[in-house]
Amino acid sequence: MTTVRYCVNGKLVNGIAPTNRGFAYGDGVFRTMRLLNGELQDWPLHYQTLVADCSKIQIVCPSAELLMQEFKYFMASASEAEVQFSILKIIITRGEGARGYAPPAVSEPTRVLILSPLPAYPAEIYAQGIALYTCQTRLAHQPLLAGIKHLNRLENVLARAELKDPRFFDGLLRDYDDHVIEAVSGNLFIRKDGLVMTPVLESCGVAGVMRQKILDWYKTQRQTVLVTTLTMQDLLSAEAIVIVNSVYGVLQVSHIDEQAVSTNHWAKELRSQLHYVTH
Ligand SMILES: C=C(O[C@@H]1C=C(C(=O)O)C=C[C@H]1N)C(=O)O
Repeated sequence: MTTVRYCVNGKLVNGIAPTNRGFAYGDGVFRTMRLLNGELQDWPLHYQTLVADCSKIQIVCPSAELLMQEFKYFMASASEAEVQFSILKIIITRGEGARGYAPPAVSEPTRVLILSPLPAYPAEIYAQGIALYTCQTRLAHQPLLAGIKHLNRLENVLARAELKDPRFFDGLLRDYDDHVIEAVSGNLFIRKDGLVMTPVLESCGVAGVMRQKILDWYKTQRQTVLVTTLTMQDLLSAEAIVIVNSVYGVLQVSHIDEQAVSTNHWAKELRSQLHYVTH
């Protein structure tokens, strides 16, 4: 059984300083990706989003070369099983600082690499789809942080804590205007009236790499994806709904709460078109 292991600033250490701003204030960003047969899946796109997210909160993202150098060092002590099938989470914080919100004029970003076992998803989630629970926790509007995978994920934590019934794979997140935004763990697409749509993430939500891959793929097919506001009624009247992230790929939604929703083979088609290999 592989355990969770981590590397901080290129060293196999047992933790980070309590004065680290990522710990103290959530002052940082992260991305989570699969490691399959020693290859980080979609690394260039994950790095591109790390750079973009860092830039939006005025952190200078470490170079890809440094992160890959530290990743290779980290993996040198990995087991064969870890190299074959793992989840790598990369956290970039603003670094260490004195007490108080003021960002230090100069700071060295902290680079944290965390290796975890791949989740053992049941085959049924790919064969039969998944059920979503409509969370009571709502996403607040903050355009300055919308789309960024920053470390202030308490809304996701509180929403995920609502999922007590094992029938539900994940939760559905709305904002206070009753717009459907995303799943707790990923983004959402629907097909409705022959159109592909995904929630606009200008006020809240996280813009995931798998979401970007799907947007990019449809662009190569010269098919427009409507990035728009979606309501629960849009979902309940959709021809199909999928949730997507870099770990489980693309999953068809079969139920929202107790209600069965229209399903087809869209998720399977997208996994094939994106060459997503279930693990
Ligand atoms: C919360 C993390 O990552 C997010 C959650 C999942 C998941 O629950 O499957 C996968 C990728 C991210 N959207 C994390 O701590 O890695």
